[in-house]
Amino acid sequence: MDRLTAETKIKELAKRIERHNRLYHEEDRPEISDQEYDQLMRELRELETSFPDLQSPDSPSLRVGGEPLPFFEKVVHKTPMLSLGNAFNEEDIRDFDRRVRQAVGSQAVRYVAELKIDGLAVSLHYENGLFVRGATRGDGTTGEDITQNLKTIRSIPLRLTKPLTLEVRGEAYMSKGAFEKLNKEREERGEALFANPRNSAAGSLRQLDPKIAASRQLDTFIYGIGDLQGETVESHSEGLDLLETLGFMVNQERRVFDDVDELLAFIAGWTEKRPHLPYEIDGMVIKVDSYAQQEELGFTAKSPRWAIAYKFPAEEAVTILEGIEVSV
Ligand SMILES: CC(C)(CNC(=O)c1ccc(Oc2ccccc2)cc1)c1ccc2c(N)nc(N)nc2n1
Repeated sequence: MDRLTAETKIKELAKRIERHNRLYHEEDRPEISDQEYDQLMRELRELETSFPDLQSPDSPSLRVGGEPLPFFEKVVHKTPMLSLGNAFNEEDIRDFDRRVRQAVGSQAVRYVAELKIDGLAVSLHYENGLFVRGATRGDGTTGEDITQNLKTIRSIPLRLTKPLTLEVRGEAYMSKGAFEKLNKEREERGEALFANPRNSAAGSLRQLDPKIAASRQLDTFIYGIGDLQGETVESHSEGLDLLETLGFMVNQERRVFDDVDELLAFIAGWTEKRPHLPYEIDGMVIKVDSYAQQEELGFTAKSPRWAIAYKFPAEEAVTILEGIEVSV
């Protein structure tokens, strides 16, 4: 096959595969069987192997994972991935609010409250709208390059809706359902079980063979912008809306509050609703919304003064022993 025909065929196959992906994953109405889908993917990968320079950086073939890596390269994050101070009760949150209001003077303060997903923190780097590198948090400054594994996560866009250069951070996680299914399969194969969805997400992304990550149902929620070129946003909530329009998964349960009592009521609500979520959360994150006020508040050695994590009390592991409920 000559190069021009290959190029046309690759483009046509990629378009068909992406359409079937959308039908299967987003509209839940597949038109072809898994075998027919696999055949399309095989044809695309064969052509890309024969003409490697014709593989586009957002080719759907990247979702199935390539060859295993000998080791992970180190990546220095463009901006550090900071940690969060902790709050354990209402008083801690009121103290945080008092510290914020003291620093910003008489200005009104708006907070954004977000769920704190119990997964693996990752940083994603995009150049001119293309996903070029992804890394674990590591020590906050240097992480491990797990780009090949992250490319297998469908909710991570390989190409943004705008050709922007930016670095974002978020959480890679495994839903409770995917976790139960994975452990059931492992049990049937006599393999060791994962302790919780967080460990299975972390374990999946730390595999040198990307086909393993591709076989695990991983997902992401993006929660922050580390570096952004070519656009300006004035607040964190505006930044999250921009991330959504760019194609990222941003958690829908985020809310803005101008009053700390309503914020506290929202948090109390999630303490009850948490077991009914399809994924695990270990707390809530509260952030000052205005970037100007974030600037005024600044950072301690390792975390921002304008954000805090409220940690839910450890869920009582309740075991039913012969019908008697005991809390451990
Ligand atoms: C707020 C931040 C710490 C991210 N932000 C940063 O890491 C960060 C990093 C450099 C920044 O600016 C600097 C730039 C250069 C040098 C130093 C700081 C600003 C924010 C954070 C951490 C964990 C989160 C989590 N698990 N869930 C949610 N929902 N949100 C979270 N948010």
